[in-house]
Amino acid sequence: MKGKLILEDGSVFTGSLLNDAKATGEVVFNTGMTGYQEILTDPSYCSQIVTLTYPMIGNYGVAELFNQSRKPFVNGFIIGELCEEASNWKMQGSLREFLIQQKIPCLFDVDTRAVTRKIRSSGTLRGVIVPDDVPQSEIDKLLAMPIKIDVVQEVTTPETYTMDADGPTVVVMDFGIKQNILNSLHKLGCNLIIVPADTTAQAILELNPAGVFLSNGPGDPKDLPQVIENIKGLIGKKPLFGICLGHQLLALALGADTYKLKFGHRGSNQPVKNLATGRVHISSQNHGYAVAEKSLTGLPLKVTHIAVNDDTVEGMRHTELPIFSIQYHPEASPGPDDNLYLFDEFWTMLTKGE
Ligand SMILES: NC(=O)CC[C@H](N)C(=O)O
Repeated sequence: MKGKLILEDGSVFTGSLLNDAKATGEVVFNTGMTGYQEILTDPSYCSQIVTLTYPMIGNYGVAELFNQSRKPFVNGFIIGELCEEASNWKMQGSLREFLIQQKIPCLFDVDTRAVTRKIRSSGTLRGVIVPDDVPQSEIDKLLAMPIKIDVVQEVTTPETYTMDADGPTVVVMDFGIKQNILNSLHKLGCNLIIVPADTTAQAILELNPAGVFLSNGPGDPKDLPQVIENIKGLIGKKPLFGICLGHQLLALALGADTYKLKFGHRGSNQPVKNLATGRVHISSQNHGYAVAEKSLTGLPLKVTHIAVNDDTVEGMRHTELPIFSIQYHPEASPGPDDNLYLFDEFWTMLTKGE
């Protein structure tokens, strides 16, 4: 079936449609060469339409172990060539089957680099994926639908659960956590208690953890004022480590500000500079918002990492308390392992309290 992507500025990109479903959402691009299944199942993409710049997608199939959460949360998927002959010793199925089973509207045979160039020049745009014969009046209606803001509520765990281990207890505030963050903390030896996003500071402190982890997640951090209040109640009481949305929420709780980037950072080879060592690490990233560097002035916070491409803040640390956070994804999945050292830094805080 023929289908098309229509952006809010009127641009149209045609392709073939898998699944006779319509999708709406913010259209974002990811430049990773691999990692399509991790991207599909990363809750941080909830309610977005993701386009991949790499031209052939699906060539190593799909496998349970690549899933980053219980199900895919993207609203739509746009790719170039959908590879039909996958090969990988770990694979359990094809990407085509996965997209059909999971009912993800997918437009393929698209010039995704043209879509990306458009977004890069105009900034992130809303878009819709529809079958070719849908009338303009319906497209206009879809484009006018309000963007969902309660996305964290949709992806967070409904119930508290645990991943037991012998080491220090860490409460994980789940705003849409990726499985490999949990695995990375668990592998260190952390005894994990994963709690829903709206858990209060008091309920967390009653669990008497050695530290609290603030997870990644979808949407604008400013849409979560109650969560920010809860985080304020943890500051100075426990060591804190935040990743991505967790980093942005921590910044807001400490009095700093966040803003929306023109088109975000999404890919598996984004260079980040560690200002303490001067070393550049290659990182996996997926964010549309960032912490405003100027807003840290006068606060007990210092920038620890910056993006080499645009000098935006990629990490910060409290100058007096055991609190730090990172904008990118040290757990990779997909992406390189350069940044696993950050989990070791959290381990030091948990075990030495500094
Ligand atoms: N991966 C994330 O946690 C993303 C954080 C936030 N939703 C952003 O787009 O900036």
